[in-house]
Amino acid sequence: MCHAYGRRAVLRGVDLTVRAGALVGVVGENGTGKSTFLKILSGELRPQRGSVRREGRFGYCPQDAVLNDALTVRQHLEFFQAAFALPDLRYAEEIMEVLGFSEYADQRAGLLSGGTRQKLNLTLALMRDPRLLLLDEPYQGFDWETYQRFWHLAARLRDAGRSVLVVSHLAYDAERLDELWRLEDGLLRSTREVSA
Ligand SMILES: Nc1ncnc2c1ncn2[C@@H]1O[C@H](COP(=O)(O)OP(=O)(O)OP(=O)(O)O)[C@@H](O)[C@H]1O
Repeated sequence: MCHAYGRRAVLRGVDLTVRAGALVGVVGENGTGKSTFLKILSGELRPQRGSVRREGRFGYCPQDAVLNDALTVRQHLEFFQAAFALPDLRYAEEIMEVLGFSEYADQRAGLLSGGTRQKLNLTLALMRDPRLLLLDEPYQGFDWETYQRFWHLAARLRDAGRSVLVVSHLAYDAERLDELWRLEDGLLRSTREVSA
């Protein structure tokens, strides 16, 4: 796919297939087009050229949290429960437990720390157990323990056959990933592939 903002070409021929049960990373410096790529994959933005084919449900965790500061954590979950027509919040509560912020259930989003806001943002993307997860800088603001819990959760989802695509400007611990791509000059380059 290709995309430009005005005369600025950001994506110049990006092609990626995310297979089931794969944990895939895309790194790139600030402004290289990572968020643009995810917006296109999620359908928020239409590419100027090319197309996206998705199979099954997907969850998208944008870089900026889509939270309403006046609502509590629980009210966010209930809002998304209704939107996704989920029978209960058991899975959401399990994710909150894993990410370690259950005690904030009755706190208003506007009073949460940046890292806790991000945990809620991530929980909202995950709570309907999507087949493909698109995560834009998902661990920004996380402390070290939460960062590790995040990767543990991502690995668990991968092992359950979900696909996880993580975008970041940070070079990851590459061994956590099945594939690592670098977005550079509008193109994706494979840095390595550890499993077929
Ligand atoms: N709506 C827009 N209109 C015009 N230019 C845009 C728009 N959105 C992004 N850009 C530009 O496109 C380029 C890629 O932006 P994008 O946000 O996709 O990069 P990124 O790799 O996610 O950056 P970061 O790591 O800083 O989040 C940047 O130069 C940015 O200024």
